[in-house]
Amino acid sequence: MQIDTLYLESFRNYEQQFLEFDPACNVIYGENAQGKTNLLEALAYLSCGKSPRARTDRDMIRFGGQAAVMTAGVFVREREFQVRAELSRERRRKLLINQVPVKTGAELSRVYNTVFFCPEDLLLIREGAAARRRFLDVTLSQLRPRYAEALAQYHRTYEHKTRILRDAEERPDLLDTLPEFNERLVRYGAVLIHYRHQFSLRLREYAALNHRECSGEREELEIQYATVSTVTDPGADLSVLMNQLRTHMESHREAERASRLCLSGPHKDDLLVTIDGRDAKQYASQGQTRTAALSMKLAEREIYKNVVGEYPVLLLDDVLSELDPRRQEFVLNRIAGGQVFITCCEDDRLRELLKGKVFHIEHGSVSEMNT
Ligand SMILES: Nc1ncnc2c1ncn2[C@@H]1O[C@H](COP(=O)(O)OP(=O)(O)OP(=O)(O)O)[C@@H](O)[C@H]1O
Repeated sequence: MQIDTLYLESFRNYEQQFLEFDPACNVIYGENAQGKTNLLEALAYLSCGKSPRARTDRDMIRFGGQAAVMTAGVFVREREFQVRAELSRERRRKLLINQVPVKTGAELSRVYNTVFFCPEDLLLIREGAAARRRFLDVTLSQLRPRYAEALAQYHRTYEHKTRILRDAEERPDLLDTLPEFNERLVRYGAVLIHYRHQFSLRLREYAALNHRECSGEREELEIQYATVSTVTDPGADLSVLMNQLRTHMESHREAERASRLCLSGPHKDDLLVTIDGRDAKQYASQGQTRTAALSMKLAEREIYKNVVGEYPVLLLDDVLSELDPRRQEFVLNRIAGGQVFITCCEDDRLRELLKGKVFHIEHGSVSEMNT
């Protein structure tokens, strides 16, 4: 899959911009705060209806503007597609595939996928469990539309339940509705666990291979999916998972009411990462955690390839300059085969290292350089 063109209007610091990309490699360079990440953000947004960094869609509309437009021309599965998003300060956003409106961002993922990799991802191992859950959620939402739906329903129900627990002191009658919400959490939670388990098995395999190679065969990375304690086998049938989730929730009923928090469910899941048998979060060096995170992100790309049949578009935001030469080389060797967009700063040697198109960005205006 490849993105051939991008048109931006009133998006972030871009007034109006049309770009034609290389099918293999696109290097985007410029000084800080010129609009490099904004460009990758638009490409990521059009692949799933979600920004990797904006809190709301409105954040992406140009300051002082009322609406923004992003349109990508994409070539995938031997066909051409046009993916478009129209954002407005006043109205609901519009998402369109070949001029036909679609309801959810998940539907955009059926056209093309992206793997976005930024310097913060290098902290994936060091951060709390929320970062690793986000990694699972973002990837699986693009890969499996059913996962995206279950996740949205789970979040909605979780918010409702939290509100009930919080307000129950003043309105005890609200507690009568709790069983219904618990049952919904159990149903959607089982779907999340099912997909997370499947994904983690593949992640474990590919990330271990990457880590072994990147560490010069010296280290063993192991990743294990950790979910609700009553779940004995996350690969079990959905009905079994639902029963086990129900048991856990019931045993936490009093504690949830006392703390007024949802204490039971896959919203507390994590990926346990060890290097040579030791907890990476606690014991790994900075270099080791970076290698592990890198291995996980590149594994994500391989998993897409296996599921979808084509490499997703890889968006590397300033990530290579954060890596030492050995890891840079490892990444550069790994990224062949699919389309890649790489941002870097003015003085980066990457421009010479990589073949393809080179774009220079200054104040939200892009010019193509001759290579
Ligand atoms: N909604 C918006 N409207 C207009 N400009 C915006 C908007 N949101 C962000 N910007 C501007 O975009 C610029 C940041 O762009 P971006 O994050 O793409 O920088 P960058 O080139 O990736 O820089 P760095 O190398 O520092 O990461 C800033 O100047 C910021 O003020």
